[in-house]
Amino acid sequence: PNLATTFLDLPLNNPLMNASGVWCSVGSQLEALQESEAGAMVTKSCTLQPRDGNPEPRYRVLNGDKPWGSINSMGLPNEGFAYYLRYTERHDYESKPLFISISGLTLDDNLAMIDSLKDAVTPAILEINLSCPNVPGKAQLGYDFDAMDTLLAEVTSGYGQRALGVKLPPYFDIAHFDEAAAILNRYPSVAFVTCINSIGNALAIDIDSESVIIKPKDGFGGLGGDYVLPTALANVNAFYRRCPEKAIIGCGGVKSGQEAFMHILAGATLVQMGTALYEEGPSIFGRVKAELSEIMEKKGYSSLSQFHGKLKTL
Ligand SMILES: O=C(O)c1[nH]c(=O)[nH]c(=O)c1I
Repeated sequence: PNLATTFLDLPLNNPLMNASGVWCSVGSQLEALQESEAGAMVTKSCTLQPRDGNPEPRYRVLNGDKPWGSINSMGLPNEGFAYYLRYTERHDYESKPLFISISGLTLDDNLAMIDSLKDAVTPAILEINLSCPNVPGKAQLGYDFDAMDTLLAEVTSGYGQRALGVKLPPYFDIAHFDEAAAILNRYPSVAFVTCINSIGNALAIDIDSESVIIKPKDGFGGLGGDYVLPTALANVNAFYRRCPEKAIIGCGGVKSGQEAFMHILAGATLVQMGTALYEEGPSIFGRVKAELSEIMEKKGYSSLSQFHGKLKTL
């Protein structure tokens, strides 16, 4: 079977990539992704200035030897926009496409980063994070529809209508799928939608210590891993159905070829891995590629297009 695909007219060897924030904050990690079998890669969401982020412990896998996922409240630690802009200038675009994720603390910061990116004329693809759940005092833009609309109006014009994408939080109500999609569809230059970010503000408890397990925000943090797969699939399919002109990138609960296949069936063109990559490292891309290929072989599919978005209903 052939795992090749295209995204915004760029050829990819396969649809697998990292989720922003995982294995992509510093040069050594970015180089490891560059060398890995990932079909594409994205940088850690960045702010205009470098940030230390929240106090540790701020990432944990959940519940013992067979973890079902992770909880994190990193707090947007990153090396600052200039660092990642420099990486976009030394990335090997022949080997795989690069996405750059930004998550400005203010609209002006987002516009400043976008302005520099536009002037840099880089092949890197912009993914704007509207869904960081862990910056104390900052509500997620993806849950404030007016603010999201305003931001997209400013950002798309600031970026000169160049193709860009948004990283969305999970929604849990059909009316919210409808409203979010209606906003996105008003911006043709929003060429893709990445669903989902972590399920925000979950709480993990350790019964031996009778305590929460991460330090920031009294233990509240974003949930990832197996726990979020059905919600991730729902958001991928909901936006796939509502935004026929846009590509969907699936993220959430992918740890093997099985979940990658489900995301593609639900409408994802590319598939991101977060928690599983954090735990296994970049060798995961070779493993999941082989597993996805084996599933396609068994089903008689020779290309992704034969089942992409072809989820059946009853
Ligand atoms: O805490 C983080 O840094 C973080 N953590 C997440 O789970 N999603 C995000 O978008 C971010 I910016």
